[in-house]
Amino acid sequence: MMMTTDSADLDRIRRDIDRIDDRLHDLLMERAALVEKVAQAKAPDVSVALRPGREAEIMRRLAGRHQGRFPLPALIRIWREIMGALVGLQKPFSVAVCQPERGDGYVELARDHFGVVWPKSVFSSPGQVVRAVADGQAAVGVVQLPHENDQEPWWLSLTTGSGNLPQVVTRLPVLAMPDVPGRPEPVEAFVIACRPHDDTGADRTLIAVETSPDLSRDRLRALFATAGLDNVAVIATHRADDHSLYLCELDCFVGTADPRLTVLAGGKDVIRHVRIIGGYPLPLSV
Ligand SMILES: C=C(O[C@@H]1C=C(C(=O)O)C=C[C@H]1O)C(=O)O
Repeated sequence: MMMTTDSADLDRIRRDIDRIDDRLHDLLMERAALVEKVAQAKAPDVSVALRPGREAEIMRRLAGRHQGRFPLPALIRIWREIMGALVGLQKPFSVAVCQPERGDGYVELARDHFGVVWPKSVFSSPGQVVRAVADGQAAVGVVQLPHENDQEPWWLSLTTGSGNLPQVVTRLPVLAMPDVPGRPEPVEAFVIACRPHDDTGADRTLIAVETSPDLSRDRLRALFATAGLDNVAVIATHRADDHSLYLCELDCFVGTADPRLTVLAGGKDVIRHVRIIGGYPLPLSV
């Protein structure tokens, strides 16, 4: 039997909702004050306040305790807006987005992740985004995932040079939606920033490897395996006359001081240079 709610009950429920809204609002204001305190505690020379690993851990923790009727994608979106809004309380924050064609969806993807507050500048080529982040004009950049037949393989510019080179720190979207027939292909991108990627316990790492020109992918995989790095995926290649460059993705966190990199770099005279160009926490799924 359906229970009916009389109008006095309805008024009471609405007052309860108002009370909850006030509490949520108070907590948001309190959270902002705490993030400001974190900012004061951080070393003044930290160039980017953003900590993608910490943010991913917060999202995973909340997704893990989530129950009831509130949809998970909405929860994630609200927390993305909160964390996006607060990261700029620490240091000026802005986002450079590569959107080669109007309506590609990368600006929306950037807004879904970093929120509505901070300015976004749009560029038509990924190289311009890499430069904007390297020069400090933007705190972060959003660029297409590399593919084998890219006209402008932007990841090459993260492999050479020293100093404050941007690195990949996040893969977007951070919530992977299930494949549904008829749903458009999801727009995906990497976030780059001038900071290393974090170890969250569930990550992937991107490594660029320069080899002699004739090295095959199978041979490269074998050299990774010898170094103790299994399950390597080659996601893009660049061939020059006198060398090849492979962009490889590993199923785990690898930091710059990892001894397996030293073994890999010693690889049988055919590996000339190995460089981590970032990585990202594994996305959540519904
Ligand atoms: C608060 C911090 O800084 C930023 C803001 C965060 C937040 O709003 O929770 C989380 C990570 C950082 O991107 C922090 O470093 O912990």
